Amino acid sequence: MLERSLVVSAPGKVILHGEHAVVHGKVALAVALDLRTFLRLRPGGGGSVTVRLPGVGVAASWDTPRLRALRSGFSADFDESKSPSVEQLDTLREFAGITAESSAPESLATLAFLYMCLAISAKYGDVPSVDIIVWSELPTGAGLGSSAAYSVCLAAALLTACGAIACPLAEGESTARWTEEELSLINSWAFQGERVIHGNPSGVDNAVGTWGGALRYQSGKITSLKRVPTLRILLTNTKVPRSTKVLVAGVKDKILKFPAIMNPVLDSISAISQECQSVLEAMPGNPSPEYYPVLEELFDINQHHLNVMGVGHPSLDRLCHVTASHGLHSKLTGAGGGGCGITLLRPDTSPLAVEAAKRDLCACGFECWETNIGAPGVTLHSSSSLKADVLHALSMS
Ligand SMILES: Nc1ncnc2c1ncn2[C@@H]1O[C@H](COP(=O)(O)OP(=O)(O)OP(=O)(O)O)[C@@H](O)[C@H]1O
Ligand SMILES: C[C@@](O)(CCO)CC(=O)[O-]
Ligand SMILES: [Mg+2]
Repeated sequence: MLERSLVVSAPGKVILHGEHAVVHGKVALAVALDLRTFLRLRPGGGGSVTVRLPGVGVAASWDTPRLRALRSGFSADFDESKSPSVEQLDTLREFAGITAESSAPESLATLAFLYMCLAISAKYGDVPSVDIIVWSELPTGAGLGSSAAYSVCLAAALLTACGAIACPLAEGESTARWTEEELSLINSWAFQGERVIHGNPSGVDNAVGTWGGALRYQSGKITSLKRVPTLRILLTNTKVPRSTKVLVAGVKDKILKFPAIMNPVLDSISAISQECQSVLEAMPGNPSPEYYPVLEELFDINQHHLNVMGVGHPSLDRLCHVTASHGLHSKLTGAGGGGCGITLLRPDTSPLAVEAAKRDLCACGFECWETNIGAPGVTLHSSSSLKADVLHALSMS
């Protein structure tokens, strides 16, 4: 059992192309964002598991003997390759006082925590007596993979606390990462966390949270993009709340209702991802404007497809309309239904045009900022390497 405190972080993500289609086996392209979720785990002496999730208003504590008793009540084994069963989740809901219908952020976050804590400790040892706090730079439920960053942090911290993976941070180092094999284990458990939160995730978000960088993802097959040019992307949060779980379920219903109509749309999205990958891999590091018309057209086509699939929203239409009036092209990112959109900025887009677009987007009540993409995946940190705001949020300053 771990004797020292640890801090882990995982990035959010932006899906360039392939959201929703990827749930149905099609190709997605996704990149890690420079906004991260941080988790501090401290070994607790008091025989309890304490969790604080200020982003979703959770502060809870359970005695380890109660958790042990709860865990031993499950007949099925826990494993990183097994989905949480309906019976397990019902039992955990009842234990935590969560109603069956609740998809409130705090309910899903608590349920994912309990499932991962019990499942990981059942497979690798005893329920650890720990004190956990999670804080995020990511907006929750806005399409930037906050659920995956949370699940990846939980998996990495709990696996380390149970001794299933090493604690690779050497004395004097500011950050460290795990081996490929350990990252695969983190990713598999994070996927189970995503299953608790999403219902039927594709796994793309937790893969980006685990490995970072820029990935192509299809049916569990993860490939790093050979080369990613410096892309300037404007991210806009419409602040319209939505649930990935509900949107993913809605798309499934539409496909079942109109298979002959929807399947070609999914195939077309997959082709867009592949075309985009070819263009990105052909672009030099600092690309000239000639590559952009194709990338822009792919954004436009995909945005229409996503509307056809029923995951658009008037706020996203507005976002696209406002940026188009400045000659810029946008699409939703993540599950849609509100949340965030991305706008491609060309190397020759003038700073004045970007400022004007931002001003008009803010006037709609949206929040927008320029991002850097291709951030590192799940990372272990020494406390001395953390920025003051992170230290403060994790109650370490
Ligand atoms: N900082 C956090 N602390 C605890 N739970 C979190 C945190 N961030 C996200 N979550 C959990 O993830 C859920 C949001 O996940 P959801 O998949 O709906 O949105 P997202 O991951 O932000 O967007 P997308 O899946 O489209 O990328 C919240 O309801 C909550 O349960
Ligand atoms: C909508 C979706 O494709 C992406 C959410 O970020 C769901 C998933 O892939 O699990
Ligand atoms: Mg999510």
